Amino acid sequence: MDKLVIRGGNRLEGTIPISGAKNAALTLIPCALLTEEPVTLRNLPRLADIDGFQHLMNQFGVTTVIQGTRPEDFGRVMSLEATRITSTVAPYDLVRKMRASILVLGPMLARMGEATVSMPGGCAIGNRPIDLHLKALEAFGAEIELAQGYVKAMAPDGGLPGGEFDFPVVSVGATENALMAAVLANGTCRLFNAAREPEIVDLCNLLVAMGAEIEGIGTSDLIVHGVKRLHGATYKVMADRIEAGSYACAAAITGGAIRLEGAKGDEMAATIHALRNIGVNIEEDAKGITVSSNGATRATNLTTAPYPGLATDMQAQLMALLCKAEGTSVLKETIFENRYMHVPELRRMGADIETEGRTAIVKGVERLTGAEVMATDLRASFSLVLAGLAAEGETTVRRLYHLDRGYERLEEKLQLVGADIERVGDD
Ligand SMILES: CC(=O)N[C@H]1[C@@H](OP(=O)(O)OP(=O)(O)OC[C@H]2O[C@@H](n3ccc(=O)[nH]c3=O)[C@H](O)[C@@H]2O)O[C@H](CO)[C@@H](O)[C@@H]1O
Ligand SMILES: C=C(OP(=O)(O)O)C(=O)O
Repeated sequence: MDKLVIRGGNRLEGTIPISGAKNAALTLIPCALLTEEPVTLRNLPRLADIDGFQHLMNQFGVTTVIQGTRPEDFGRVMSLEATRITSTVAPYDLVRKMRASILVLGPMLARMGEATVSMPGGCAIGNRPIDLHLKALEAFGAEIELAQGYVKAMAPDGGLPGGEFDFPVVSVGATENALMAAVLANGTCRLFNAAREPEIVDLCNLLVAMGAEIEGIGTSDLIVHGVKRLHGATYKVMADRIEAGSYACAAAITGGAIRLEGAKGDEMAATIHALRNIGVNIEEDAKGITVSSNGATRATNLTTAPYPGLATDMQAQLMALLCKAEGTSVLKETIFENRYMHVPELRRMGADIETEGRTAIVKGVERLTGAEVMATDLRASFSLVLAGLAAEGETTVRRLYHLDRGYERLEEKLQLVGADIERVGDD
């Protein structure tokens, strides 16, 4: 298996193009199940998760065509056509590799009146139950059965009648599933305390472009008036705010200056606020953001929260940055119960971090040193890359399949700004 070898210490400078958002793409792709007409998505990132989702869609009989962008270009165009759905079952083998497969449940139920999806298991960052996905669908009139590790959802003849659901906990995925089920309901569906992440807005915008009727887009109360049918659409996937935030940390931890082309400052306001508190300079304009630092970073306290709060998907990267900041920082992870898997690895590189439950106390150290490390999830892996970029000596990061799920051409992008990083085959 491949590994990344990083020789730390280079000041990163230049421009990084920001890719389409993984977490938006993973909810836009299943929208193709909602119509017989083609849905064309532009600016799709080249990621293992997107390939996995394409495979899953093919399994349902959806034809997918990747249109000709050159391999050297970032972003792809994929047309998906679900003229005839030949299977309503998402098997364990595909779902286990990609949790987001659960997002086919809502649209498949809406279009076909039934859907059977393997229950996704827990993962490194926590249990990640799907009870709220199922309760929301039940509230709209679906019948749910659980058997042999699969969830089977069925709509009454003629479709979902509609209803209301008040989320007891904000859930991005459950909001997405509920929205995709609601758009073809016979009546009106109301969602209260829904997630408001920019990726949800992206989903709503595509659904509206396909003919859906949704009120309250961008707020936590959404009203969906079901329509008889949806039509095809062409849509550009939003920029990846987590990828942009991750590279912003790379500029900061190396005392560098990076232009993040295509990043949208307003969608990552909490990350920008945190970076400014740490002493990082950020300039925002209509086409991107520019991040620079003289290397003099200071401690800050951070708490993750649903949007517009600080994204849990930025916690590990900001923690890596704080490892070298002056003073003591306190981090609180409120979204996932087990999202500090990077801590022991960062410690092996010289970081001074203590954790107690959901709290981490990070005391800034003068220097980090290169080491052989590996992480068990996507953002944790990126935090190790960050530490490697700032460390003295060589760092080797293993288990690259995590990074390949979520960072398009990671090492190429870092090389563009002067990082000494290469992917090599394992010996
Ligand atoms: C593909 C995708 O978009 N993934 C993102 C999505 O994951 P995902 O959609 O899985 O995360 P959720 O927003 O659903 O999870 C938030 C919290 O709700 C809990 N919960 C969720 C569903 C449920 O049915 N029951 C329940 O209790 C979870 O365990 C967690 O504690 O949002 C997370 C939170 O911003 C991000 O970290 C992930 O990157
Ligand atoms: C946790 C993440 O993704 P997923 O929900 O796909 O595991 C992430 O993007 O950081």
